[in-house]
Amino acid sequence: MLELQHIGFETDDNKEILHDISLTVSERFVAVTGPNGGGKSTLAKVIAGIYKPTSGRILLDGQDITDLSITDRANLGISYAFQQPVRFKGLQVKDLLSLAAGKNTSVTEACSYLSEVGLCARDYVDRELNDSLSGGELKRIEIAMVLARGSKLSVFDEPEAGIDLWSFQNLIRVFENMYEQTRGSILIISHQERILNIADKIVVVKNGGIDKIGTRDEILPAILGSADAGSAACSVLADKVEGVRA
Ligand SMILES: Nc1ncnc2c1ncn2[C@@H]1O[C@H](COP(=O)(O)OP(=O)(O)OP(=O)(O)O)[C@@H](O)[C@H]1O
Repeated sequence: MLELQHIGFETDDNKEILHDISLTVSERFVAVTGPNGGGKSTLAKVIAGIYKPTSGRILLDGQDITDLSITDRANLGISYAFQQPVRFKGLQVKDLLSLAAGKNTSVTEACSYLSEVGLCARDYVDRELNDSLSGGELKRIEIAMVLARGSKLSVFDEPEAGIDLWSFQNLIRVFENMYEQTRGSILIISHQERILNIADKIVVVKNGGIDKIGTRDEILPAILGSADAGSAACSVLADKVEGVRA
């Protein structure tokens, strides 16, 4: 279980981004949503160890990991997929999957991870992770990387970006399979109603703090019925779906 206790984060020039965030992540799927600029990505980076909180403590299964680096946290079982996927020049997709898995992944295994995220595997295993890959392809490769890692806690920042509407249901299936294989919690930052719909717990982050937290049944009706930017984003996506169907 991950536990955040009164987490605050300020930038080097003392701009407060997060304040007094306390929450636990022990469920299957925890969704973090809320308006743009509310602090969701910053929170994910604090959990992954990319940013060090300026106040509060982070515990993983009771162990204080507040001062641990991103590598140490990864070794303890925290995986993080960036909102903007990272390109690693010179590295091939199968190398990245081997690195993530911590062992030499066979081409068959690499292909199965890539197929899970809807990529025609044989076309991608030998591709270099450079600018020739589209943002959507990179995003899927990154999800495959987290799959290969199989962690205690997997954190995804807006995984729906770059995933077309046709494959959206597959993405949700990927998360469900991931849970079946790892039994580790999956924390997903998303504006997408269909992702919020599979969440056991929903956290609404707004103005750097927790605005609402509770079960899906407690929170979803409130955010879908409200006029804040988080639900506005859901509506925008709903309109796009309607546009495609029309
Ligand atoms: N390193 C930084 N220096 C200064 N400001 C920052 C830094 N990182 C984030 N911010 C600011 O903190 C606020 C929260 O940013 P964050 O990316 O966490 O929001 P978000 O909820 O993930 O937004 P979105 O939904 O648009 O991705 C924003 O106003 C952002 O500009």
